[in-house]
Amino acid sequence: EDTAASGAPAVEPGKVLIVYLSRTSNTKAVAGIIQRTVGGKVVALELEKPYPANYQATVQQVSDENEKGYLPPLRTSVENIRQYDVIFVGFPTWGMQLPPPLKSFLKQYDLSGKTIVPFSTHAGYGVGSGFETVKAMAPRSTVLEGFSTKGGVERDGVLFVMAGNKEKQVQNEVQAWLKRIKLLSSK
Ligand SMILES: Cc1cc2nc3c(=O)[nH]c(=O)nc-3n(C[C@H](O)[C@H](O)[C@H](O)COP(=O)(O)O)c2cc1C
Repeated sequence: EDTAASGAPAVEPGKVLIVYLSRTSNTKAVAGIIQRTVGGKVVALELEKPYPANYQATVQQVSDENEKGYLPPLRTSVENIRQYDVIFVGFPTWGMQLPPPLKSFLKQYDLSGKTIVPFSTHAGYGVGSGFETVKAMAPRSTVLEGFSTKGGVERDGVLFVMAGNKEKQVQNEVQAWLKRIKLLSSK
């Protein structure tokens, strides 16, 4: 059943922030689907020093950063984060973990009292510890059930996949998820 037309946002769009990290635009596409469904401001997380274009070099750098607990400085700054009540945080699964830039974001901003909604894309291995780390790093926030879907497989040269039937499928899954966590009214 196509549910694309049903439901209305159950939260004021002006109070919704959608922050995401994306290298090959799959997570960005999910952020866009969420934005078109509940509204809100979309912000891409960018680094002062971007990761290499080369995939293997990035895998290695991320692995080193995870090992050292290094938090890469963000170029992005979110203006007036206090105005937001609901903060979506989206990311690709990297090394079965939360990517370092998301750790930088969660460390840098005071999100106490806010509702955090994580989402991720992955290459088929799932979210790993990503959602758990969001919870651990935001102990004074309410972290809702996350959403995760298969995105690209950069290792095999499969980059952006959120088009056509896959995009429609993800739209429907996102709708169902947002209803489940009561950010979209079900009718
Ligand atoms: C550095 C790096 C590490 C990755 N590690 C994993 C992983 O551990 N498990 C997995 O399923 N996918 C992994 N992937 C694949 C991405 O999660 C997947 O392609 C995702 O859809 C990319 O999202 P994006 O297009 O928003 O960047 C990795 C990708 C990169 C670049």
